[in-house]
Amino acid sequence: MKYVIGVDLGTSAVKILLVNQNGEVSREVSKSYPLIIERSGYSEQNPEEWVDKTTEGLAELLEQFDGDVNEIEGISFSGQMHGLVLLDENHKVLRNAILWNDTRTTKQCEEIYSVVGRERLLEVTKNPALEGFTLPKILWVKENEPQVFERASTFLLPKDYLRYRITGEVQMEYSDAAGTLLLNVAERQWSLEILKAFGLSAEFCPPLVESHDFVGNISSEFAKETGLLEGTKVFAGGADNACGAIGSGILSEGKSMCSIGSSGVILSYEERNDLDFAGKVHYFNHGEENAYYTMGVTLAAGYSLSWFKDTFGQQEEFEQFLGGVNEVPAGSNGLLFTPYIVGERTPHADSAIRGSFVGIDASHERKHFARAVLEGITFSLNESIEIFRSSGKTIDSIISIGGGAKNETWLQMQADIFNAKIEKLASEQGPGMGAAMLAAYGCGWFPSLKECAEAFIRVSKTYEPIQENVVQYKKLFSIYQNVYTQTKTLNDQLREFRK
Ligand SMILES: Nc1ncnc2c1ncn2[C@@H]1O[C@H](COP(=O)(O)OP(=O)(O)O)[C@@H](O)[C@H]1O
Ligand SMILES: O=C(CO)[C@@H](O)[C@H](O)COP(=O)(O)O
Repeated sequence: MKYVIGVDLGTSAVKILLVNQNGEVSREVSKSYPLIIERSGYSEQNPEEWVDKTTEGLAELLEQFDGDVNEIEGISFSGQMHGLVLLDENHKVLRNAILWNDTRTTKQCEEIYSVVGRERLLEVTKNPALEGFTLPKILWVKENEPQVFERASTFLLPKDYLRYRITGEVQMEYSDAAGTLLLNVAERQWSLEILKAFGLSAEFCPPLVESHDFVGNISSEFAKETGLLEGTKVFAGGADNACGAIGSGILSEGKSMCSIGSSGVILSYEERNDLDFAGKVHYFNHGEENAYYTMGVTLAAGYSLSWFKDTFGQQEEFEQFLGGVNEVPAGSNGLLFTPYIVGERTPHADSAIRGSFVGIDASHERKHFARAVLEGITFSLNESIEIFRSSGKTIDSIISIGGGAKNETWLQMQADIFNAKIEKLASEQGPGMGAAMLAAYGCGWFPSLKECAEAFIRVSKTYEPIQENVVQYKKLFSIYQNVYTQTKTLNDQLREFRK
């Protein structure tokens, strides 16, 4: 039997899948790492931790593997998007990575609009200036840490840095480069116009490769540390949402995905690169050559739930913590939650808004709060679904992936709130599976990613909307939508008290 490895460098953990030629996950290892939050709005990680945890995880995976290591043909990567890893001329990391959910860069986003203009930025990059994207982070370091920036010679995104440490080759692939605000998304090349506008040279950007490209071999040192064979083929990989889409078979028009990881994403495949969504949704290059996708993003989806659990039930596993939520009726007995704990992206690009519980009643127990958190996250994702539906898309069936897809009650809730059929796959690890598929396709196991998807992806369960709940949630959703406007001014006033 032949195998490939898919590594998903997520925000909460690195998840490693060993996948066989039938698309079955033979072994799975996960190693978590923390966020470094020095102050409100900041979110960083140490890139060395990604390398250490991936090395440890691969070594553990190889230890459990009872086959012949020669049969592991290739490895590829999926990674949290947008995070800035600044490197000096010797490719040494200059500071902690500033992550996608770090919102310190509102001023730099305003600067981008004033220098390039919103319309032109949308024409070139297809996306608005959002705090989470990479260019604002580069400008923040330039302005606030000039002594660090002076030494910067290039930059990478999280999984591209990890891959560099495994192969010694510096590259970035299109699906992740699309989230930097430096790529001309339709022309698939670095935008010299935008680089020049901010005093950045073309050499600052790494060479671009395709997601399925063979980009190098595993170094002897990495082979020694993990048990993999030196020379195992390495394929570039993709942004976690592009890989999630590949791993869910979102490879043709009309298919949609819901991913609940630390962030939450509603994603739709696009063949064309010339549509105009006026910046309401993100519009990026797919991991499939010459394809695209659009998506709406909830900044703190799974992260709202893990924050709630860590704060009010740290010792418990998710299964235990969420044990009572199915006893609580739809609507959590009048308790509403907005998941804006680190700000929001879609539909409110607002780094200052914060979350709320509205309607707390003396009868509410922890299980009501827990269900309200799940409902609030799902309402936020429904705002993205509404944008897609109002642009003319039909969304009646959605593949659900990510850590959030582990919970049955949450999957049924997605069906009820989205009023669509929800499909759960044999593995909820969509991005890791997508990375494995890129390696399988890169190794030549299949003539196309679509054929690989047909062989690898299996729906394990479907959830149909329950009409009684659909009606309840429709009413609650319009109340939920009001909470943003009703709490905006209050949150602005509270800003000075945040640490
Ligand atoms: N058993 C579970 N039930 C419900 N949600 C879960 C469960 N396990 C993890 N999660 C959620 O999934 C999130 C992590 O998902 P994952 O896809 O691994 O994220 P990332 O790629 O950002 O690291 C957690 O923040 C948590 O909210
Ligand atoms: O910022 C985005 C997409 O624009 C996030 O979706 C990140 O890519 C992080 O993903 P997860 O860790 O939640 O998978």
